[in-house]
Amino acid sequence: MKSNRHMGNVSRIVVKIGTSSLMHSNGKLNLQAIDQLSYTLTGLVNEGKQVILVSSGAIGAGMGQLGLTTRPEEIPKQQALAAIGQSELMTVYQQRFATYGQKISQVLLTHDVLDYPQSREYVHNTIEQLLNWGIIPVVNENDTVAVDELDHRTTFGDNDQLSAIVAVRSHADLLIMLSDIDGFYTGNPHKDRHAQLIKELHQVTDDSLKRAGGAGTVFGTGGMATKLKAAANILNHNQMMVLANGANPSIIFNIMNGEEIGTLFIAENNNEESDDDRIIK
Ligand SMILES: Nc1ncnc2c1ncn2[C@@H]1O[C@H](COP(=O)(O)OP(=O)(O)O)[C@@H](O)[C@H]1O
Ligand SMILES: N[C@@H](CCC(=O)OP(=O)(O)O)C(=O)O
Repeated sequence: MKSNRHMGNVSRIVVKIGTSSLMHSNGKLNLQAIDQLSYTLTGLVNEGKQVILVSSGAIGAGMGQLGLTTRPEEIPKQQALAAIGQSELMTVYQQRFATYGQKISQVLLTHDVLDYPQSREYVHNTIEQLLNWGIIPVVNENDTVAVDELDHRTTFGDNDQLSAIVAVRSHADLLIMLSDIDGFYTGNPHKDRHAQLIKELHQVTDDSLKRAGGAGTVFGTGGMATKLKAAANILNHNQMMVLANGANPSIIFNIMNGEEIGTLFIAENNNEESDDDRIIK
């Protein structure tokens, strides 16, 4: 594929992988995808890049462990499944990354932790230290801690937006979002056979939000809508995001080579710093 995107200056990358890319449709973990992801991210660290992985899959892995084929609606059941699946997921990641000599760590977050300045600073310091040590933080939402107190804004179940928040807060150069689809289309390709891939988007408008439908599989949660909200956050901070197919996570190497893959979300004035950026820095 033609190489015409400029990724040469990208040194800090957040990669988000969705459940649908980590699981087979029969409920088993997709070990090949996890292995390829571990190999690829280790390759990037070996090149001197800093990598944060935001991985979904806890509830899906928990469902697989218990042999459930449909996601229960009750929140405590989903939380319990996340508790079961998260440890399985980390065990597999730990094994696969270790094969390539890469150390990883687990960082479980809730939105409110990132909203409060004090706890946000603690998280920031931890992630910075891990990256300085060359260790990949593996981030997921802390699904067992869904608090309903009024002064908490803990929400449950959306890693698309969490990955954008992590990318913004850590001043990442690029967010790569891997899903079960090649990118953002003019309509849901599973329902609209005329849907066309949008290669580049500078702005998330009401029209683009109308084109974004729900999840494609029993495992996916937010569908395209939460990915677009994540992209809007990234664009507001003058950062870049690529939405691509995670069937073969080594596609990340092609993205880093500047190949025209998936949908690139990039502000038209990408080289200029936004006011917001200057305030946060
Ligand atoms: N405009 C669109 N372009 C691409 N995919 C769309 C669109 N609207 C809805 N979708 C659906 O969103 C799905 C991806 O979201 P989701 O199932 O939540 O995946 P993940 O587990 O990777 O987060 C696609 O498989 C597709 O069915
Ligand atoms: N925290 C949840 C994932 C929630 C989520 O956003 O899932 P997905 O749409 O597959 O990225 C889990 O690990 O199962």
